[in-house]
Amino acid sequence: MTELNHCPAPAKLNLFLHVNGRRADGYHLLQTVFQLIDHGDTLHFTLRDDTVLRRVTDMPGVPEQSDLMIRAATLLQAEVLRRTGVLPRGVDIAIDKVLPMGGGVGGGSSDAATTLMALNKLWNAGLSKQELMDLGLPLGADIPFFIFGETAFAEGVGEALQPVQAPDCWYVVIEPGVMVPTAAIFGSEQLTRDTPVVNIADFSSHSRIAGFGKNDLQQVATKLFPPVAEAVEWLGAYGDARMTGSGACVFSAVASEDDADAVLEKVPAKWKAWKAKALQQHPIIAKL
Ligand SMILES: C[C@](O)(CO)[C@H](O)COP(=O)(O)OP(=O)(O)OC[C@H]1O[C@@H](n2ccc(N)nc2=O)[C@H](O)[C@@H]1O
Ligand SMILES: Nc1ncnc2c1ncn2[C@@H]1O[C@H](COP(=O)(O)OP(=O)(O)OP(=O)(O)O)[C@@H](O)[C@H]1O
Repeated sequence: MTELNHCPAPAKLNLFLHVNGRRADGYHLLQTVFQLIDHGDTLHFTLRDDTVLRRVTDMPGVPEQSDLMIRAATLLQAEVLRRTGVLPRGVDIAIDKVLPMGGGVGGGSSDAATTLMALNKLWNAGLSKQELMDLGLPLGADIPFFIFGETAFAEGVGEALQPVQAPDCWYVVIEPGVMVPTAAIFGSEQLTRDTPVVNIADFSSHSRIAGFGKNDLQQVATKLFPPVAEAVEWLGAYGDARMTGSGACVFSAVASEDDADAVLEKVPAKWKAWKAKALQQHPIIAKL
């Protein structure tokens, strides 16, 4: 095998996100449900004759060497060298980028996770799922979840995961058109960090599609970025509208694709908006 094309890197939504505390290193202790959805980037990998790792698609604002796909590939290439004494062949990585950056839908993390899973296969590297998750964590708190590959309840900084059955529904997602820097939201003095720990069984037994818990980052993000507040208010007329991750995207659950289309028709033209179906499993699993 010399290439792996059309590898999906789906988005996630944080159905709720509670900040329960802060560790000594400044990272925050969270409880969240990561919902996989069927909307995302698509990556293509082609082995090279040398050992160079290259991104062959331009991505404005993200230099090649700081791209999470290249950083993930570099980590895995070094790990394979350490284990086998042989440096794996280089790779050209192309990407059809559709996910908004700084959108809270995990785009960069998902791209990195798909890169680790695809190259593990292409290089016959043989790392276990847990080993790939451990390798990815320093690059981004959401990367272990995407490698875990199932809609999940997460604790810790996002790395302690257990599968959870999420509602079988559709989502409408609005991009408010701003990039929210995650570190600024977590660093805010206004952030509350004392939400009591919940029992995930209470989420699982919650029969309605909307409304368990809250997103503790939302209050800070909406104050700093008024377009996020505006999107929450607009979408709130159609259901329980909430921000995902540290923002900026805002989502609401709907029962069917028709219901999603009905809301999308009314979204003001100034915002980009899309629909997505809830997924239980990462779509790359069927491919690898
Ligand atoms: C908030 C979430 O979107 C939930 O899905 C993610 O955990 C954020 O993941 P991410 O964008 O990949 O963020 P990272 O690159 O890991 O971290 C960016 C910054 O956010 C802060 N951060 C992140 C995750 C966490 N549990 N506690 C934090 O305090 C840290 O200041 C960190 O430097
Ligand atoms: N392949 C990539 N795709 C998107 N962003 C990347 C990539 N590589 C590096 N980045 C950097 O990571 C930053 C965060 O991007 P990302 O799309 O992951 O944000 P996000 O959706 O807010 O993530 P999260 O939900 O994990 O907070 C970008 O602003 C960009 O500078």
